[in-house]
Order: sequence, then structure tokens, then C-alpha cells
Amino acid sequence: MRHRSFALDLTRPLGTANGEIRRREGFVITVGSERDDSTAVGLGEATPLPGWTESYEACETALDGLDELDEGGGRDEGHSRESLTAGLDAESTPAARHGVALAVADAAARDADRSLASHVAEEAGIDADPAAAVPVNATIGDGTPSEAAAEAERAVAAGFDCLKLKVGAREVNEDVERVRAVREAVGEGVALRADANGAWDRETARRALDALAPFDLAYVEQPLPADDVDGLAALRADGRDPGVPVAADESVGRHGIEAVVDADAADAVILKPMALGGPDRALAAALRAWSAGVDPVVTTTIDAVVARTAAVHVAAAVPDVSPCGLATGSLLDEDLAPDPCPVTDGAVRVPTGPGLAGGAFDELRRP
Ligand SMILES: O=C(O)CCC(=O)c1ccccc1C(=O)O
Ligand SMILES: [Mg+2]
Repeated sequence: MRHRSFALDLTRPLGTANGEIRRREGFVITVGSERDDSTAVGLGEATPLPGWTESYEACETALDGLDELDEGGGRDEGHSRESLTAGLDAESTPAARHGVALAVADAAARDADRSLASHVAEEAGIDADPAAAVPVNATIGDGTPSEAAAEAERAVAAGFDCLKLKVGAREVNEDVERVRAVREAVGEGVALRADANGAWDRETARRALDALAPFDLAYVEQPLPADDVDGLAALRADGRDPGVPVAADESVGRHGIEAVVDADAADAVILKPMALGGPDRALAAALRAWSAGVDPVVTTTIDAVVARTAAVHVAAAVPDVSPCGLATGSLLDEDLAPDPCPVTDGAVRVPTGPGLAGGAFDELRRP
């Protein structure tokens, strides 16, 4: 196993209630084949986002430790590909575990000559064939009402029929005007989501949801802080008509899918493979949600192309998946490789494999 670092700037900062995301720094990870050196090299990506995952430094330390273990012991002493993943803790170093688990899964899928989606679906015990395409939402950061409306119009012109607008960075009244401007700009046929990133207290959240109800939002993501799982449950149990459905994001990362489902805290859950510790863990969480009647939505943490493509495969493995937050490649100013699944008509085509995307990342697989 090897890793090397990368840094990518966003085209412009993505404004959220929790500050701006300007730059993404992470690691590309490769693992060798178990059969011989000429076949599959698995590729992974660990792109930590503090607040959501471990720090860059903690991620690097975890990966360094694993590299040493791999070199010191070698496969003869039982350091199989799978045991690499087992050496990382998903709770304390989710991004590092994501990167390694992805590289291991990619190598296994390539060895079996099938797509990553097929591989992770089978490992998760899913019978249905993975989807050939995944619907996606456009992601619109904080900005004035006219900026938001202009971005929304551009997204709809580009084929999106589901938009997610960041809210909670300004006063509720201003966010209501932003959502109104977007709804007026795009008309009724487009699904709108809002993401408050935990910005509101209970009273403000109630006021915001009541004021946003006329605009027919598909859901508001994380209207309350991550720790207020009971508050989320109370917000959605209120029984208002029209009500605004609630999605949990940060709460899933902080307390786990089980706690969110058990508390009846959400209509939908946002699942970020990078924050949950790997494609396998994100897919398991999606199945847990799905079986409880909670709608799973897979998103990136504004990752580079390797992790973004992996998240597309995870989403493809979820039966009848709702639009996912995977159209984040355009937010980056540059990338590690050309995108093997660009967005057309509001959806991304799932690469057929083998592994992540056939030969699309061959440059990155070189030592
Ligand atoms: O869901 C999307 O559209 C894109 C992903 C996204 O919004 C996001 C990206 C990085 C960190 C947090 C979040 C979030 O959903 O809160
Ligand atoms: Mg969110």
C-alpha cells in the first residue's frame, strides 16, 4: 500500500452556515494485487474535511502507520488487503479508512472483472442489479437572492431537476427570500432542497420551516445542531400541513444511523462515504435507513474524482435511490483526472468498470 498527497482549490468558495470550503487536500492510495504484480492495482482516496472527519494530519499519520505495517510485515505475515482496512478505525479516522477500504474494494472488483457497484452490492447482500445511472442534485452555496436565482437557472438549463441550496448563513428572513427567488426562477417542476448545516436552534428552526413551507421543499437538511437528534424528531412530528420534511446529515456522522433511525429523527438521511469511513459503511447505512422507510441520499464532501466516482457506485447500489449530492466535480478548479461520469440531464452514468472506472484512472495507479 502507498499513498501520496494532493491539494485542489475550489473554483470559488462554497458558502455554508458552517463557514466556507475553499480547498481540498487529501491522499491518493494504491494497493497491489494479491495474485501477482501484473494485475489489478486498487485505487482509493482519503480527503479529510475537519468537522466531518479527522484532520489532515491525523489522516496522514494513520496512513503512514499502515504503510509501515505493510512494508515491515508484508503479505507473508498475513497482511492481506482486507487486514489493511481492519487496521483503521472508522470512528476516529473515517477518511483514512475510506481511502484504504476503497482501494481494497477497487482491487477486488478489478480482480473479479466487475464494477465497484456490483462488488459492493454483493458484499452488502443486495440482490438487485446496480442502477446504470444515478440522479443528482446541483449544489448552490450561500449568496444573495439574485445570485441564488441565477445559479439555479444555470443548473436547470444544464439539465438538473433537483437543486440543493445552502441556508443558515444569514437571517431566516433573508433565506426565505433566497428560496422564494429560486422557486420563482425555476418554477414548480424542479425539486428544491435546503441545507442549514446545523445553524438553527429549535425556535428558529420551527420559524424557518414554517416560513419555508409555501415553497414546497423536498426537505431541509440538518436544521438543528448534530447533537439535537430529539429536536429533529420533534420538528418533524409536529404534524403541520404543509410540513417540510427533515433530513439528517451531521447527526448521522455524529451519532450513527442507528440512533437517527431509532429516534424517528428524519425523513431522509444524508450519507457521506468519506465521513462514514468507507463505501462499505455508507452502503450498510443506506440499507439500514431504507429498511426503516427512511430515504437514503449519498453525497460527497467535495471530494476529488476518485472518491466522487466511488460515491456514484455506492449510490448505484442503493435500490431506487433518490437524487444524490454527487454533482460536486464542477465546484473544483482542477482535478486528479478527467471525470469518468459527467452530469447529463440531471444524472450521472455509472461507469461499467472493472472497478471504479476501467482504465480511466490508469495514470493514478502508477507507483
Ligand atoms: O449534498 C450536496 O449537494 C453536496 C455535498 C454537500 O453539500 C456538502 C459538502 C461538504 C461538506 C458538507 C456538505 C453537506 O451536505 O452538508
Ligand atoms: Mg448537509
